[in-house]
Amino acid sequence: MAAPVARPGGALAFPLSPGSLLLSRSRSAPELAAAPTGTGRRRRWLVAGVPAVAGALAASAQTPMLLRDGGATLLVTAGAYSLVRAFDALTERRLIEQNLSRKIVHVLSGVLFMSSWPLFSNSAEARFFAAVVPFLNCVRLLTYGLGFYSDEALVKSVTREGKREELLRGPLYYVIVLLIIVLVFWRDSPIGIVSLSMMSGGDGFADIIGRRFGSLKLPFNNKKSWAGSVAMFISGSLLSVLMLSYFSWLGYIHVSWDQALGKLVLVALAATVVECIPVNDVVDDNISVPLATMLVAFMLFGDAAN
Ligand SMILES: Nc1ccn([C@@H]2O[C@H](COP(=O)(O)OP(=O)(O)OP(=O)(O)O)[C@@H](O)[C@H]2O)c(=O)n1
Ligand SMILES: C/C(=C\CO)CCC[C@H](C)CCC[C@H](C)CCCC(C)C
Repeated sequence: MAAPVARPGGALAFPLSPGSLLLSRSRSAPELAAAPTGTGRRRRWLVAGVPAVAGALAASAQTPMLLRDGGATLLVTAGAYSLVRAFDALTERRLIEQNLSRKIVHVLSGVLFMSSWPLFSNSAEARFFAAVVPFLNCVRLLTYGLGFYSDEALVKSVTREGKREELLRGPLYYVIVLLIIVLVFWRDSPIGIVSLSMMSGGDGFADIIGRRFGSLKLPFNNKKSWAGSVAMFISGSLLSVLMLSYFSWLGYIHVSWDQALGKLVLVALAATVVECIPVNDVVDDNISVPLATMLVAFMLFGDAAN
């Protein structure tokens, strides 16, 4: 059998040599019974034993990673649940108005979810563990949105008018986008990081600032304001820089800032324009903003932030 080889994240891979292929071929019972006694028994041990030992070794090398990914999944799932509960408690006590609560949950869900990615191991399966969190939230929104069960706290913290059907629009699109980004881009590509930053931070702050200071409306959309769009551009760009620095500092991506900054400004500009053009009734911001960001980021960055 070939020696085990260390893979990124500590997993052990056992390369197949021609010999190991021959050994792992399973033989039928009559074949084994017909084998000469001494050698037959030894070969039988080899046939059954070697792959079993190899499997056990590989499994034991992966156990800490499984524990780490499983633990991280539980922790982040609990975090997501607590975030919604905490903002429900704040709205309930009238410490914060419902719409502000919804937008803070919108901003924090994306930012905290991205920030939690380094908790997961370097194994190839880690992204699937991380994807469990938005997936569970997707199931949760569908369950309550379709009225199978009721969860007033969830409805109050993430909807605009307090109607359960609203869970099936903005919040559901939002968690589906998180799910797709984590599965497709994960923490190895600037595209996912920038798209999430624009959707969570940028779009969130456009509303928070626009509603409060947005008296001067845009000439082509009287529902949106200059203040909201400027806030989206600045907060989306700043959050993108912050998150790219975080992932590059942790060694997941490499960023050449001299070139990346100019491209980031263009990506943020494209996302801001898409957010403020009057297409809201046709396509939700939680779909149009990340899609536009992904497209422009892909054209400018390719698959690396340089
Ligand atoms: N560029 C922007 C974006 C938003 N707003 C303000 O934020 C409010 C909500 O904007 P938006 O989130 O786009 O509205 P909806 O799509 O209706 O709500 P949501 O996507 O949050 O469900 C707008 O009415 C406006 O007061 C703004 O002034 N300028
Ligand atoms: C209000 C929202 C969108 C409307 O524009 C956001 C809805 C958020 C979800 C209901 C909760 C999503 C949780 C994330 C999948 C994970 C967050 C983890 C973190 C550690 C808090």
